[in-house]
Amino acid sequence: MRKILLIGTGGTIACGHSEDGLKPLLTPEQLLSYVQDSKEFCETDTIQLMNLDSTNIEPKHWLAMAACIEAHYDEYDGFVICHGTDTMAFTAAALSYLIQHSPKPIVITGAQHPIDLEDTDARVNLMDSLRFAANEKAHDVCVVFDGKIIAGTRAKKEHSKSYNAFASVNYPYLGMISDGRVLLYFEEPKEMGPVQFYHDMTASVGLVKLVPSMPADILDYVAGRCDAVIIEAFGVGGLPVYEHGSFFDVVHKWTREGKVFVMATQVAREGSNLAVYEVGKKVKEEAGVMEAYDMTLEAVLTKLMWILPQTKDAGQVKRLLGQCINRDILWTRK
Ligand SMILES: NC(=O)C[C@H](N)C(=O)O
Repeated sequence: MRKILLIGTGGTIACGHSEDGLKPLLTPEQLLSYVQDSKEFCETDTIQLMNLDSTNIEPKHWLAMAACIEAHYDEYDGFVICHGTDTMAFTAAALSYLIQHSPKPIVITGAQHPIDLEDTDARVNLMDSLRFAANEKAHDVCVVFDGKIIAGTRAKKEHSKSYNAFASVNYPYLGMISDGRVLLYFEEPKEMGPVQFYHDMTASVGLVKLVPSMPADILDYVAGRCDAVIIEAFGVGGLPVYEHGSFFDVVHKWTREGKVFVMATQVAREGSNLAVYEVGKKVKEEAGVMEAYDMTLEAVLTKLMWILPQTKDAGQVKRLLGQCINRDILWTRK
């Protein structure tokens, strides 16, 4: 019988009603009591790490989740983390960087409705996640939600209310779980591991989303407070040069001072390519701005949070940012 550790962190799946609105109250032991049939294929222990609405999740919580898995890694065949959906994609990406080459699966799930309601997706999602975590072919960090299996670096919350909340962005789904069967779309690698845990993450990464006519000096505030800034630009990427202020000049000033700037796009799919337009080419070649390419925003943000405690050297940051980890980037692959 496969042994699974169920880790409770909060989210709607664990919510009960309070005078102030829904808030996480249930323990992972209580969550487990709703999926008794899982006893047919796995033995599950539980641990409560926190009980938070995932709006409140920060890098210190990702480090606590990774540390918990590291402490219990040898005792279990797989891990399931119950988590709120709002920042689940950030957590899945962050854990993909903190726990690499894991031959054992780390499955993140949650729900749009609390588990104790009659009309809920919680019981199916939890049952599917336990089933996948107990599957011999499962490995690495992934999200299981609404029957879909998504690489941890590719998940994005695309619906705020519907059960099909998560999509896999710029990458195929890894598989599906249908009528209690795990169907994998990929051949699994023959050799995996050894697992590698990391123990540091910085919160010093900011994000600026461009809107037409935004004042360029907004960047000064963010760059002054953070080691790295992601700019979510329009289309395949570029920086405006307005009569009232040049984003290019502000970014160039900060990259010369050693700040890391990464260009991402606010377009939902297909990613950046600064080499195409005049507004982007110079930004890359002269101002030294790096690119997210096909990485999701959640991946590029948490990847920078993982890289910066290791190095602030621009060349090294660029090299690590372009390195494929848990399927996060295809563009730089040879
Ligand atoms: N569906 C959910 O889990 C939403 C909740 N606010 C959370 O992210 O914790």
